[in-house]
Amino acid sequence: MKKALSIAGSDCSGGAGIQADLKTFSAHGVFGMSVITSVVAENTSRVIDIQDITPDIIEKQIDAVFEDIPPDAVKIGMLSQVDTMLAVAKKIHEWDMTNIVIDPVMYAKNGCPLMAPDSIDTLISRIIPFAYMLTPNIPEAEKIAEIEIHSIEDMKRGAKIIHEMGCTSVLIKGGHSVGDATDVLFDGKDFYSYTSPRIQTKNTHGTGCTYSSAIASNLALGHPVNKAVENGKAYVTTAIRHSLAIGKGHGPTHHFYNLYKNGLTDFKEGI
Ligand SMILES: Nc1ncnc2c1ncn2[C@@H]1O[C@H](COP(=O)(O)OP(=O)(O)OP(=O)(O)O)[C@@H](O)[C@H]1O
Ligand SMILES: Cc1ncc(CO)c(N)n1
Repeated sequence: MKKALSIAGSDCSGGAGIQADLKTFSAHGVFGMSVITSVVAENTSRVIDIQDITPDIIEKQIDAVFEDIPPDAVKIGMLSQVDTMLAVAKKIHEWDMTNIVIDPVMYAKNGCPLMAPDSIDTLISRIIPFAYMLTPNIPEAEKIAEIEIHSIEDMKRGAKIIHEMGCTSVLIKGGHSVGDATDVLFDGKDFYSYTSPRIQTKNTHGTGCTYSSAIASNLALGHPVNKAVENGKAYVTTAIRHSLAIGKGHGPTHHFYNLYKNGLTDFKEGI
């Protein structure tokens, strides 16, 4: 069985963070593991408080996983502080991690900050260069690339700027745009775009976590980059189409075996 690790924050309400990642891994038939970086008291409406896990315990969780069950792919989500980033960067290097998908989480869907603003320089210098794929949404790409993004051409320009920071590929997600939900991938040579019709729903809590974990699952299963994104896009679109009207704010995406099985033909690879 293929194995995937999520290094991310915990969302006690179950829609984003580690919880979304593990549900996504399971739906792909991939064995999921987790290293928790922060415990977030949050729900579909708000973030109440954040307790960051100490760098020492983050490092020890990573050691515990890698000395015993080395993953085939790693998804990295919320890294809220400079010290958290430095601890994770050190372990990426020490364990020579590969197939790393990094979702540079900065805000929850409701606008609450999940990354300290003064850590962006560390994100750029110490984390982004390790990404096999970086998956910023439009506001995150604007902050990292220091440009405004209003069009597909702007997304391409942003992807090129971010690629120069050292990651192998960049996928700018179009969830925050208007019209069709179009994401742009740049692999250093070519651009690829992935489009789905925009689904009219407010229940989009955890879409980015779901997408990056679906891509990591597909990389763990051995798919090349553009196929991993194509499959990941199909998975997240289905999970949004069937998202759940639970909670008072942005409800969560929905993961279940049959959706994936019916939507894609290669599910058997995960078993
Ligand atoms: N309403 C929608 N209809 C269809 N696809 C959507 C919709 N909203 C987002 N998506 C898609 O979902 C994926 C995740 O993108 P998005 O920009 O929402 O991530 P995000 O902002 O990082 O999510 P979050 O921070 O809530 O986890 C992308 O493929 C995007 O195109
Ligand atoms: C823990 C966590 N990670 C990521 C997100 C982004 O959706 C969130 N809301 N919570």
